[in-house]
Amino acid sequence: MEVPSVAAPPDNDVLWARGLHYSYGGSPALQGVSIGVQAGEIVSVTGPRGSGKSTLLSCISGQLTPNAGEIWFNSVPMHTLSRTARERLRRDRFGWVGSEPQLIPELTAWENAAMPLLLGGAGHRAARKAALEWLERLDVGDCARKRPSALLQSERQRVAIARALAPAPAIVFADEPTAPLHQVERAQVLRTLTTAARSHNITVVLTTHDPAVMLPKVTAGDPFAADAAGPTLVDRNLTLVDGRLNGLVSSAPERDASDGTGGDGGTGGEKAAASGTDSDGEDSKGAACSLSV
Ligand SMILES: Nc1ncnc2c1ncn2[C@@H]1O[C@H](COP(=O)(O)OP(=O)(O)OP(=O)(O)O)[C@@H](O)[C@H]1O
Repeated sequence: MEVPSVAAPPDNDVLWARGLHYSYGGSPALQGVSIGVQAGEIVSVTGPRGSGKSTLLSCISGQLTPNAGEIWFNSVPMHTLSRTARERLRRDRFGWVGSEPQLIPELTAWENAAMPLLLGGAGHRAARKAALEWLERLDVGDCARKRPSALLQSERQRVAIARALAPAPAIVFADEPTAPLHQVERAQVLRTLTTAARSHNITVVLTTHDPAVMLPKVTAGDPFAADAAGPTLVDRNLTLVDGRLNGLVSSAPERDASDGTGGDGGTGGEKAAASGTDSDGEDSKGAACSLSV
């Protein structure tokens, strides 16, 4: 499917993808997905198993190259970058949290959290200081000197989140970051991730199986419920079904229709999702950030 090119995405979208298609050996995983994400926004992508969530995240984070479509990060057309340039962009500007923490077993928690900073050229002392601060922020400061094998799964995942946030990336992509956790831990870890990202104006795009976890809840006694007076976990939730954007739940303000996001009769994925259309494009998933360990 041919997707007409555009000059550039809207200025207010840090990430903008249009008309993404991705197939595995001829089997379509994404069938025309368009999304726009504003700087500092926290967006969840939900949907049934096999609906294309991970593929979408892999494409928009630069790990997979879509078969068709455009992906822009700020003013950079990622879809035209060389592999080397794209990997540099991922390393320098993106963070990644997977469903398994994937920490280096021989390193302590703080050494794991500091690794992207060290790889990025930070000095040892500065990297250690930043890593320790992030571990504190994520409530695992007392685990700093422990190796992953001595940590609970939820603690390991918090260390992995600290590792993703420590370099202050523009965007953190999180692919089912709470999948291996118990229900109460899921809400806690998600809240910690989103709160830390908000406080540093880091954009987050995450996938999850459980829409209930992602939506604001105020029911008394609900273990998922955030403080009723506090912020919601995500600003917007997009739903994928069979590789197509299919629904939208938004707690974010409506965008001005003149912002030009997307070109398929809506503002990128937001309007495409709101209208139930697929934007005639594709989308895919992204890169294991600065540190694939
Ligand atoms: N490496 C692969 N090779 C072949 N097919 C794949 C591969 N990865 C994913 N698929 C297929 O692509 C489709 C989308 O998969 P994807 O993992 O993106 O969905 P998902 O919504 O993230 O699923 P889940 O919730 O189970 O993680 C599915 O039909 C899946 O079987």
